Amino acid sequence: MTLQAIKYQNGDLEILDQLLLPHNSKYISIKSVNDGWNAIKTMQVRGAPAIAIVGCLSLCVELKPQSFQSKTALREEIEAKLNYLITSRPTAVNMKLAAEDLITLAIKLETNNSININDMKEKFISAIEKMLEKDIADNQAIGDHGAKDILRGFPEDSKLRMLTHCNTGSLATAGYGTALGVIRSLHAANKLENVYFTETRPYNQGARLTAYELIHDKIPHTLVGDSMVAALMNTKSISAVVVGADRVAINGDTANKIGTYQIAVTANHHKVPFYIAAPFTSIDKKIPDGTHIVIEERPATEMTHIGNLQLAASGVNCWNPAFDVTPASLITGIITERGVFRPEELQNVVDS
Ligand SMILES: CSC[C@@H](O)[C@@H](O)C(=O)COP(=O)(O)O
Repeated sequence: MTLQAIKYQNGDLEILDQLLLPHNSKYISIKSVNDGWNAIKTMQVRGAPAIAIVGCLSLCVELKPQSFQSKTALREEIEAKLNYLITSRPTAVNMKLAAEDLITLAIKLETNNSININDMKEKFISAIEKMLEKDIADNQAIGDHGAKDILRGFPEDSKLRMLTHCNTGSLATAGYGTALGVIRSLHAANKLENVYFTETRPYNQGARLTAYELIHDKIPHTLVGDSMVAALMNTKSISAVVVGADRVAINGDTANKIGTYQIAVTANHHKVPFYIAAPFTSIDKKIPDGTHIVIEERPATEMTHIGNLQLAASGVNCWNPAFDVTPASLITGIITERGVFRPEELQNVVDS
């Protein structure tokens, strides 16, 4: 069984506090939209799909016990709270797209005269509750499509040596994971020799979170420093790289955890296939290319400190962008729940 980072049942929401991992596995209660917003902002929950799911579920938690005077009052509350949740972190698009879809749904329910206020609330809440199951099913499909596509480039009896970055597993999604889902599928098919994964400085999602998941699932693995990727590719014959995404532009340019771009450049130099694994909820069809993606900058203390321990000299100036954009030209394929596409195929797929 994979880890369950988000527990939700009938209006009760708990998340595994990712700030305390890997040393302390503690669930915290999310009792309101404010709690949801804070958990996302402080990265108690992180990873593009998990941000959207926890944000939207925090709205369910808040709406459940409330009664509203009118359908319009309910729709206004929904709209205000979703627009607030979007402000928590700017780069991942999943929360924004979920908010847009849910606001459209709320307007439809409000204007449908055959639906009363209680039905409106129930139908709205149930649409959010379905996100959990859908995300797990999408991730399993991503894992299977990705494993198949990557294996196609190798002789049948091959076992692969994969590289991944950041954390894209059960802790970043409703379960199973995107890029880590592909690794899980390769492992389940007995086609994985080893997965190398980066520490992912400065926040160490690799060393803290991916390590925690790989150990939990007994998947063969090796941790490397971010600065070791070129040497790794030069000496260890890496079969392919697979990473996640926070936002994919319609031309295939992809924002993901800082450091992804330099791994893609290095993979290109060593002729190692470089894949993005992401659900359709990470594709922003409104932006033509990656120059339109806002890159979040995080506090300097995330670079100068690890927890309470200061590493850098006091008073040092820092630049701490949380993400970078990998150009489509460096991407071999985008693995989605509907199949694997070349970046230039994305526009047609989204339109179809
Ligand atoms: C399935 S998670 C995909 C991405 O969100 C992931 O690769 C990533 O960049 C996470 O960044 P984070 O800052 O930890 O939220």
